[in-house]
Amino acid sequence: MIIGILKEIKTAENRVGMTPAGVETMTRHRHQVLVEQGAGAGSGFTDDEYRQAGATLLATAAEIYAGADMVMHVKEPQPCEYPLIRRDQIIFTYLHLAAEEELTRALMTAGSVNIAYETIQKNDRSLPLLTPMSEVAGRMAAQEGANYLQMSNGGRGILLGGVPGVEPGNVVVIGCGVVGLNAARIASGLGARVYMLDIDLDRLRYLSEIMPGNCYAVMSSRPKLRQLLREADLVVGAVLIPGAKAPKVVSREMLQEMKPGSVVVDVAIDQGGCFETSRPTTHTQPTYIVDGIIHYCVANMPGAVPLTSTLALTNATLPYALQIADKGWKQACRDNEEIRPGVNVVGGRITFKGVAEAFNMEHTPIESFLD
Ligand SMILES: NC(=O)C1=CN([C@@H]2O[C@H](COP(=O)(O)OP(=O)(O)OC[C@H]3O[C@@H](n4cnc5c(N)ncnc54)[C@H](O)[C@@H]3O)[C@@H](O)[C@H]2O)C=CC1
Ligand SMILES: CC(=O)C(=O)O
Ligand SMILES: [Mg+2]
Repeated sequence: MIIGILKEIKTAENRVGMTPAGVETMTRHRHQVLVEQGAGAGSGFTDDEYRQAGATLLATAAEIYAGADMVMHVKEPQPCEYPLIRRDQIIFTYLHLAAEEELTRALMTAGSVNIAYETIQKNDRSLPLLTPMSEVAGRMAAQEGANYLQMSNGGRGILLGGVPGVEPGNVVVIGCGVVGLNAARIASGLGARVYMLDIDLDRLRYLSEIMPGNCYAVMSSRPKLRQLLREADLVVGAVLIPGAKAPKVVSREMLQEMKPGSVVVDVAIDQGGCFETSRPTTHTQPTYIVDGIIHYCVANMPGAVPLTSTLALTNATLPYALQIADKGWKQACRDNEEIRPGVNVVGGRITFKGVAEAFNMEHTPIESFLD
């Protein structure tokens, strides 16, 4: 198969979809890899390293799209790329389609085979290609929150850990899967009092066993959330229903009861966000204020730490990319049921139910393409 690796063009996105080590593995499997010039620069990889690994370097994204059977990105294709996508071409990347109707329609029109990293799912319901970036974003959420709580950055002037004689700040984490656990780990390490809310009792049991004494695992309900938000300094939004639009768990009315100068970090923004007042922001303008509350809603948080994130991401994506390249996407789906839910849109049809439901469009089960 011919695999294309593009330079990311989303604002301040410095990750890359494959490392030179990944290229070497692909070429050992007799695949050809096309890499856009400069694609690895933000992650510390030179064009020469890609060449030495066996890649062919090309000057433009248009040449990559024209030549590749499977295009690998990190973030979703941007509008300038839509016309370049070819019928039956495999697009393998984060897509987050339930939050992106325009992109969904563009991929339907293109007739491509669109496999989303974030909906590949194991039998235990974990999301192996989302997990590493959720680990990064969760840790960053606590860091960014602590930063914006400083008065010089617009916050209320709270040191999350407090000091001897002065109590710590309150952090509320809503949704305690991978992002939530990692945010709680860093915030509690700083010394904050951390409330971890989830609706999965087994998860809460697990968290209360493994987390330190300054973390409290609490069943999420509207009244409980409302009560905790009134006392919160930092709130991290991290709920997920895989592949679907995020539920709005914090209404504007609830936000208005929070203390002015508090910070919300809505990590779930890539699936539409879980605060009524959230809208996507970028690393160049990461925050805005609503009702006195600082909102940080960057949809590609790990893009800010590419030297860590690219390695963590490609450790996870390469084995799946290899299966798709070795077998073709249909056989890879037949042989590995983890890949099947990754397929979101094929031949103009929506094959992931959560995406079809988000836009009230028809759902076609992926199995009908695999007979
Ligand atoms: N902005 C960014 O740069 C990044 C965003 N993300 C996003 O962060 C979000 C969370 O991802 P993960 O932690 O990996 O997901 P996960 O599946 O590990 O955890 C989600 C948790 O939310 C809980 N949940 C679901 N509905 C809930 C509700 N109504 N109230 C309370 N809890 C609820 C689930 O029980 C689960 O424990 C996703 O939208 C993901 O795409 C992930 C990485 C980077
Ligand atoms: C998961 C995701 O959207 C990201 O890493 O940018
Ligand atoms: Mg997006």
